[in-house]
Amino acid sequence: MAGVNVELAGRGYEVAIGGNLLREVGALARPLLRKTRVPVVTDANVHARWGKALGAALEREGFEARFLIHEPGEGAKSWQNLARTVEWLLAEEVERGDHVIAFGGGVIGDLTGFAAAILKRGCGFIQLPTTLLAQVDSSVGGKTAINAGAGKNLVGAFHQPALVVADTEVLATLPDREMRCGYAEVIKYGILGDADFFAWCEANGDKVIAHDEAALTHAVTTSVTAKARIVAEDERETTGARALLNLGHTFGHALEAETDFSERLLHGEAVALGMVLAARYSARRGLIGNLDAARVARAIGAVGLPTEIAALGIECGGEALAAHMLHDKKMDAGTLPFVLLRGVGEAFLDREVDMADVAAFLGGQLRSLGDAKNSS
Ligand SMILES: NC(=O)c1ccc[n+]([C@@H]2O[C@H](COP(=O)([O-])OP(=O)(O)OC[C@H]3O[C@@H](n4cnc5c(N)ncnc54)[C@H](O)[C@@H]3O)[C@@H](O)[C@H]2O)c1
Ligand SMILES: O=C(O)C(=O)C[C@@H](O)[C@H](O)[C@H](O)COP(=O)(O)O
Ligand SMILES: [Zn+2]
Repeated sequence: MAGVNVELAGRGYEVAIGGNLLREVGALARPLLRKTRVPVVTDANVHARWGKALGAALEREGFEARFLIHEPGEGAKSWQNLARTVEWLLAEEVERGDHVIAFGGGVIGDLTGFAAAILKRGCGFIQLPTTLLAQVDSSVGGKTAINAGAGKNLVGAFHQPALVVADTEVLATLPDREMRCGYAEVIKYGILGDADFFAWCEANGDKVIAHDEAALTHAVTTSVTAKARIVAEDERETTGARALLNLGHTFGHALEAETDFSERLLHGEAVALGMVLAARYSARRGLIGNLDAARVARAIGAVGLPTEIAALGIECGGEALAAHMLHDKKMDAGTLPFVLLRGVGEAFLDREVDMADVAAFLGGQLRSLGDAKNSS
C-alpha cells in the first residue's frame, strides 16, 4: 500500500492507494467511526458490483453498512439528490462528529461531500473512489458540488474528506470508456506541470487503460502526489496555483453544458477536448509552437479520447460556447482567466484573454476537423 498525505494544518488526511484495500476499509476507517451503523452513499452500478464487498468489509470490523443508492450518471449531481441525501442522513441520525462514506465515482463523491458539508453545518466524510477519475482527482482536495441550471459545479463548498481509500482492484469492473475518462485527468498533471510525467504518459497511456498493475499504480500515485501538493499550497483556489488544475475545464465545462451533461460527452472526455483546445489556443496566441499543440492532441487521441469538437455534432457556434464560459467560477470582475500553456508541462493563468478571440477560435474548431493548422 502506498500512502500520500494531504498536508493541511489541523485537517490533513491520508490517501491510501493499493490493490485489495476495500476489504481493509473497516480497519482503516475505524478511528473515524463512532457508531455501529455507517451511512454509505453510492450509485446503483457501484452497489451492484461492490456493495456486498464493502458491506462485508465493514461487518468484519463490527460495523453495519447502511446504503443510500442513487441513479448513476452526471444527472445525480442535482438539487433533488442533494435534498434526498441530506434528508436521508438526517433520518439516519448522523451527527457532526460522524463520518459518511462516499462510495463511487466523482459524481457520488461531489454530491456526498457537499451533503456532508451542509449537514448540521458540516459532518465528516470518507472518500472510497471507485473510478480512475475519482482516484486520481475528485476524491482528493475537498471540492464538492452539484450542477445548477446555469452550469457545472455552480453550487458547492470546499469540504475536505478525513480519509481517502483508493483500491485499484475495484477498477477491474470499470468500463474502458470510463478508464479513458480517468486517464484524461492523469495526463492533465503532466501537461500542466510535469513534462517528464507527460512523456511517461505518452509511452504508457495504453497500459494504464489496460489495467497494467505497475502502470496503473504509478499513474494513480503520481497524480495524487501532484494534486496533494497543489491543494496544500492553495486549498481554496485563491492564489492561482490550484486554478491550474482547471486546465481544459473552462472549454470542457462549456462542452458539457452544450451537450446537456449527458452520456454524449462525459466529464473526462470534455476535459480531454478542453486540453486540446487550450493547447491549440496557446499556439494561436504564439505561446507554444504548433508542434507542441499537436503533441498534446496526439497523446490524448492515442488512447481513444476525443480531440476534435467538430466531430461532436453539436449545432452551436463559437459565441454560444463562449457564452457558457461566462458562468465559470474563475470569472473575476468581468474577465475570465484561462489556463494556457507556455510549454508542455508548463501551464499558467492568463488574465488577458479576449473572449471575442476565443469565440472566433472555437468557431473555427467547430467547423473543421482540426489539427495544429487550425489553431491559427
Ligand atoms: N471534486 C473534484 O475535484 C472533481 C475532480 C474531477 C471531476 N469531478 C467530477 O467528477 C464527476 C465525474 O466522475 P466520474 O468520471 O468518476 O463519473 P461517475 O461518478 O459518473 O462514474 C462513472 C460511471 O462509472 C460507474 N462506476 C463507478 N465505479 C465503478 C466500478 N468500479 N465498476 C463499474 N462501474 C463503476 C458509475 O456508476 C458511472 O456510471 C464529474 O461530475 C466531475 O465534475 C470532480
Ligand atoms: O481540484 C480542482 O481544483 C480541480 O479543478 C479538479 C477538476 O478536475 C475538477 O473537475 C473540478 O471539479 C473542477 O472545478 P471547478 O471549480 O471548475 O468546478
Ligand atoms: Zn475535472
